[in-house]
Amino acid sequence: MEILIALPKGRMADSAITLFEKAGIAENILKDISRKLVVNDHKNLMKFMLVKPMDVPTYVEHGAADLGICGKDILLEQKKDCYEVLDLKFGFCKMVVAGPKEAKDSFLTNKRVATKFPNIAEEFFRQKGENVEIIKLNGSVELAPIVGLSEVIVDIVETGNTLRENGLIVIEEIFSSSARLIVNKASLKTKSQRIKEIIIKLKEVVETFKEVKND
Ligand SMILES: Nc1ncnc2c1ncn2[C@@H]1O[C@H](COP(=O)(O)OP(=O)(O)OP(=O)(O)O)[C@@H](O)[C@H]1O
Ligand SMILES: O=P(O)(O)OC[C@H]1O[C@H](OP(=O)(O)OP(=O)(O)O)[C@H](O)[C@@H]1O
Repeated sequence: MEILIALPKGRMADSAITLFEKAGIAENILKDISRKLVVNDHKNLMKFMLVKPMDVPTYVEHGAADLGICGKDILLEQKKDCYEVLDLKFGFCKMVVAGPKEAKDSFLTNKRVATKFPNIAEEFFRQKGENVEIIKLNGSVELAPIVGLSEVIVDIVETGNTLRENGLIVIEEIFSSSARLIVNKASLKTKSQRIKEIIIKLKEVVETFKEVKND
């Protein structure tokens, strides 16, 4: 029975592919995936597809993929109906509120918040009882406070370089994120044995090589 796996394009791709190869449950994905969006590993009865990170939970929820890898940030933003089964210990970053240093001690009620993560931002400020206007962007979020589109942002920080280079600071941390393995709910029943084997093998690699490189 073939297992379909949705891997994230972009910065997590190499670590995700390396993880499967190290686990010995897939071969030559890296070689082939640079050319194609779908790679068949006939020997191991697996099919890998490369999709935008934000689309991974959609493929898994609908069963177009049995398994997927994406950041915890995306899972918290989308709250799709699938199981999160393993912390893969790469893709570490933090979700933060950031802005110019003047924004640090000011009350954010009635302020504007630019973000790629509107649901996370909305919930965070609602729980704090601060009424803000969320402005959804698709990238380069650090630009928003610089040009007056918003007072603050909710975005991902890893090294802090992007914030620093744009004169912004972290105002508050919301949560820490890393890559997660997710599973389609029906697949876990219908392909139970193979999926459990894959989870166990990946877990072994994660525990042995806590530092799967992420660049
Ligand atoms: N600077 C970062 N450092 C580490 N991990 C990051 C960083 N930015 C994002 N991530 C993690 O990697 C995941 C995928 O990020 P990536 O930038 O490849 O995709 P994306 O944000 O959808 O990019 P794009 O829209 O440019 O394709 C994020 O969901 C997050 O978990
Ligand atoms: O703390 P750092 O190491 O500087 O990383 C943080 C930056 O990385 C991500 O952006 P990405 O590169 O995905 O580009 P984007 O603006 O298109 O989202 C994130 O949105 C920050 O802008």
